[in-house]
Amino acid sequence: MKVAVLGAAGGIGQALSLLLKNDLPAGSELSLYDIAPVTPGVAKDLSHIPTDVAIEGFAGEDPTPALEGADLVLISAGVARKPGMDRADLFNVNAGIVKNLIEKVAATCPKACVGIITNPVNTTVAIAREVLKNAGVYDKNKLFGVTTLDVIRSETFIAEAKGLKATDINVNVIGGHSGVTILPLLSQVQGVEFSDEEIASLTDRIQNAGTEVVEAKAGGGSATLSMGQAAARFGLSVVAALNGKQGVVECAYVDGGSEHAEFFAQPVLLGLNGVEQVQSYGEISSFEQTALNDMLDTLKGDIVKGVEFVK
Ligand SMILES: NC(=O)c1ccc[n+]([C@@H]2O[C@H](COP(=O)([O-])OP(=O)(O)OC[C@H]3O[C@@H](n4cnc5c(N)ncnc54)[C@H](O)[C@@H]3O)[C@@H](O)[C@H]2O)c1
Ligand SMILES: O=C(O)C[C@H](O)C(=O)O
Repeated sequence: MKVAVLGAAGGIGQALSLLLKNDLPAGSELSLYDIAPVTPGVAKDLSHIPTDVAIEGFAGEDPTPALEGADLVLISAGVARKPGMDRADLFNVNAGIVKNLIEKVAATCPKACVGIITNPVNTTVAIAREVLKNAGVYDKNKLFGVTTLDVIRSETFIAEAKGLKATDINVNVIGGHSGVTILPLLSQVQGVEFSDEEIASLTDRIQNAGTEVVEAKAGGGSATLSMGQAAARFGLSVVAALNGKQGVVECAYVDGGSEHAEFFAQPVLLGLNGVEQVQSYGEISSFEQTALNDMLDTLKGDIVKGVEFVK
């Protein structure tokens, strides 16, 4: 199994690569790519960790050598937010970066699963789909927007609020990955009762948790370490399922035939070929139904922006 990380010299890329070097199954290959010249050095550094995961690093304009034979490509290449910016403000730079990288994916490893981390995820995933379609290699079961950070944040904040172990919390987060499009289904969390005030404030905190980090880093970037963890969880789940593990479910932003939008984050069962089954997100409360209805114009607008960019 070969995993390629594009943007591997960045804040997320380095954290993610460290976790993958440690936790990928023995015999895996890890391939790092970034335009930054330091990237072979990042790989050299990680190569001294004694795990049975082979690692190589590539820098420069062309990701092709890193992509050859890849089964999973995780993309965090691009710019991150500073205080006062919205994720949509990253579109002008990141749309072109994702488009160019996905063109290389389409040419080099068209059968790979692709997880997009680069913001604005609601839009960059739509860009990726259009590029893959234009190249004639689009498989909707293999393209994912990585929304796992919203899930791990929800687990953490619920556990904090209720004095529980975060590892005991399971929660679905549906919709997309920005502001109101992030909808944690708190009403479904087992063994926990929330007041209306708790639901409103926890939902708001989860939706704005990215901004919490951006402001705390005071111009030094956005979430990198928690995102590295989230992307590693997602990537390792995909790898486990590609290797035949049964019953692996993660929430992800997929082209899964949702009644709500062309792309929608919801639980998906992963399998030998990527998405095995898009699962229902189940019963939701009236608070969640209202939030869902209210997000859809934003989410659909974000998707159209990606489609229009590639046209
Ligand atoms: N999906 C999520 O939940 C989530 C969470 C956090 C951050 N993000 C997004 O992830 C992206 C990366 O964040 P970061 O903190 O790692 O940023 P960063 O600036 O630390 O790293 C980005 C890396 O991308 C590289 N890069 C830029 N253009 C490239 C190209 N054309 N080809 C290859 N590499 C290129 C840079 O050299 C840099 O090393 C941002 O867009 C950020 O908004 C998404
Ligand atoms: O908020 C950001 O800009 C980065 C990321 O999407 C996050 O949720 O932390």
